[in-house]
Amino acid sequence: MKRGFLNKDSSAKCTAATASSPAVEASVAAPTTTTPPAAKPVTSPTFKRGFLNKESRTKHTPSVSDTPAIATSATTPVLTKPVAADFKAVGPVASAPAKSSNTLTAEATPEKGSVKAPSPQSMGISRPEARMCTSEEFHEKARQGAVQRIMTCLPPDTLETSCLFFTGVKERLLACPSWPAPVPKAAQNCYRIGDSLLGGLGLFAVRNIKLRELIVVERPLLIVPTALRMENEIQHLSPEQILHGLIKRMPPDRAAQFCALSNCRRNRDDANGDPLMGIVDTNAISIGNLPGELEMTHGAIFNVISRFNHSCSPSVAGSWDVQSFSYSVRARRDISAGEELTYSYLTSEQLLTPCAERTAFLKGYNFKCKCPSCTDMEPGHSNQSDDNRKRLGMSRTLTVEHSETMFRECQTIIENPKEDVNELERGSLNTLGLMEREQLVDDVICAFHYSCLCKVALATKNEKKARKWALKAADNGRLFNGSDGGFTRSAQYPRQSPWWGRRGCGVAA
Ligand SMILES: C[S@@+](CC[C@H](N)C(=O)[O-])C[C@H]1O[C@@H](n2cnc3c(N)ncnc32)[C@H](O)[C@@H]1O
Repeated sequence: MKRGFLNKDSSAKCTAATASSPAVEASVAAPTTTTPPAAKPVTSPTFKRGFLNKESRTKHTPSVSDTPAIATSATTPVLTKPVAADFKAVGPVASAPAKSSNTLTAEATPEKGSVKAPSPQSMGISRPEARMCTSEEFHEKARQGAVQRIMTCLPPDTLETSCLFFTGVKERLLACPSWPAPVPKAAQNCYRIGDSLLGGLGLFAVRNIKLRELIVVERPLLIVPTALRMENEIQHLSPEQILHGLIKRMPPDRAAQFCALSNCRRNRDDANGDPLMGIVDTNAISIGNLPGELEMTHGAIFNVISRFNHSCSPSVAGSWDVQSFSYSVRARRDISAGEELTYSYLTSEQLLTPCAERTAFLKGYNFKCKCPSCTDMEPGHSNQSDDNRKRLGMSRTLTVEHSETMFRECQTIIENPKEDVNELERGSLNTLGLMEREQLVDDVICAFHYSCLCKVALATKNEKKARKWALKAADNGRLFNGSDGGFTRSAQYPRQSPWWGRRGCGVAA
């Protein structure tokens, strides 16, 4: 690694990883007799599989209630009706639940009087690679009768979330000590749902919201594995039929909330497709791997959280906590009363690509982004935002690929009296300044530069500054890593796929 990496453009290309999900197949018998929610028939046009862009082999007429009221509070609605017992597929369950690795880590609060420069590991830069089971592994296990799909509603006492799981996920969740933990409490009265100038409904701040404030915490209406979309038919059931089975199992009020969500394919000329699948494609957020027999990304759909509109300079960020089985959305920056709260449907890497690329990534959602960064690219505007993002993208790629070397080099500069630490400081401040101009908070870039600045401050014996940067680094870590102590972190890359912030697969263009 050459010196000067902090200021100079690198030739490294910012490429979004393309982690395609494995194709899978599992045994699922027909859904049991469950009563569908109060429904109005909707004629389904010929289904075109958005995900794989293939014609579905099965056509069917779903029942979707299309005008239920949306709850505008973050609290979970009371269930009105118990859901039928779990439906299990035939065949043996593979193995006994493994010992849970789901231990909660306490949030790191810097002790009074002690300032310690964060290490790259503690800041989440060199995270362990998440592994996805390959299609071969899946099929091998399926051949051995060791993989099944189950439909279930969890947590058992509240049945809030309708889930489609492969073998072992439910068993492992139930085996986790004290699972599920109570859902954390969000701040009171900080948002409302209303008409958005961006499109449809959106969330708006009803008062000033501070950086990192917890805005919404919610258990999902539905969780499905990425693999739901991968096989055309599983024991004569298409993914669409499985999905319909899952919705039928929901308590009617939750099913109504699900069906009221936006479907980005609804008004398209080629609006052929299963409406429920359209809702999944439009609203699912990746929650990374769940602790099952197979490494498998899952997506979750929420009553409130799925209402966030997208911005390329998002004001909120979310994290999944498997222990409380809930998703938390926090402010990425200070937000003013009245502002629309926006989330990014793109990965961190994708956010750092030029406007044209971001537009292509978002094509499947069927809208044109009107955020300041995208508007900057319109005729009559400068292209400054594209330039800024390009530089930030390179900085991120470099940090991801060479974090160890870069940290070592920083250390060498700091420890060598002949080296100019001011130059190091300037470089970091420049990069952070670029990010501020783009109204972005990139977890990797922030982690590295906050740490660098903290180390410089320590080396120059400026404890006040060191504390400031250490606190910023801690905030950054908590904002992006949540508090699940492992599952989401170890599943860093699938957390960003396959739907909002997805890679490799997604809705049809
Ligand atoms: C997950 S939903 C967000 C909530 C949605 N607006 C609603 O009414 O429920 C995604 C859909 O919202 C709309 N949307 C989201 N972000 C947008 C943006 N920046 N500009 C225009 N439309 C947007 C698009 O129709 C997109 O398919």
